[in-house]
Amino acid sequence: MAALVELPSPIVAETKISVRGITKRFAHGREQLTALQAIDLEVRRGEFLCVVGPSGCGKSTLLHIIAGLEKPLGGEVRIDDIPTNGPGPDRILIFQDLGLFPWLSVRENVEFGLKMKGLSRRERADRARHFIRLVHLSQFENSYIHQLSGGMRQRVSLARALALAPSVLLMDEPFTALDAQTRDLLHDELERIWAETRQTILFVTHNVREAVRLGDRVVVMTYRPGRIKREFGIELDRPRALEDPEVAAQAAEILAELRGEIDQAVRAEYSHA
Ligand SMILES: Nc1ncnc2c1ncn2[C@@H]1O[C@H](COP(=O)(O)OP(=O)(O)OP(=O)(O)O)[C@@H](O)[C@H]1O
Repeated sequence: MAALVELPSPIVAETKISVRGITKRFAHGREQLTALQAIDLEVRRGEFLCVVGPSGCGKSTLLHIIAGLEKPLGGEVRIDDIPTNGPGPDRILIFQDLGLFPWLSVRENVEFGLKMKGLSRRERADRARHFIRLVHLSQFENSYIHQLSGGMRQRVSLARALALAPSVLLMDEPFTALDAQTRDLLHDELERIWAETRQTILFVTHNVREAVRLGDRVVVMTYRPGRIKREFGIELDRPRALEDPEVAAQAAEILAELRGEIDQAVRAEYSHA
């Protein structure tokens, strides 16, 4: 494993997220759709927590609420016991469609948020270089986004988020669109960076094996309204691989719990077709 370069400034990690009684409704025609119902969830300091659930159960909505991008109807989110009120630099959301700027180079994309934060030109350059190295893209720092593969873009997105030194990373199916080798590589890199920074990670995925590969704990959500159905502590030694028999066995147990919820989601889709 490559030796880590020294961080330019320590990341303030080991942050606790407390979600209490979160309920969220959306207008759906003339009706109200309850997306989340009384969600209680604690993400421990420096924990890697994965959330799985059927499509439409409110996983993204939950991340958006924690990120401060959506307001809940009821309940609250606390970061280190302090109630949140909107977005903050302590929490960064990384999602599948990345939001990278195609007209900027890799380095400029990573520097962008740092400029917004008011860092000097020199500090921005040092910090961007550091995080671009961390995701192994130094040779591409002057390339434009369209010149990169999907996996490389995902790494730029990761470097951009990490450069802002959030204590909480909220990841919404970040690796879903990638080929298997690139995804495996990013699992390894994310785990390595997490071990180093001790950032608290909340990771949403459809892929139960991916959840077991990465998580300290996996939480299963119910189909609409989204509630926490069950949680599984993952005690397997790290690093793990998706193809490990122990990972497969644990994933099968979780999938059995999830199956009924997926069936409900599929039935609901067909009944509205
Ligand atoms: N802005 C919105 N306006 C209206 N309804 C919404 C809005 N955002 C989400 N919803 C609804 O809330 C429910 C939960 O959506 P959400 O995207 O959080 O689910 P999800 O579990 O992340 O789904 P997927 O796994 O398919 O991405 C869905 O029924 C969705 O249609």
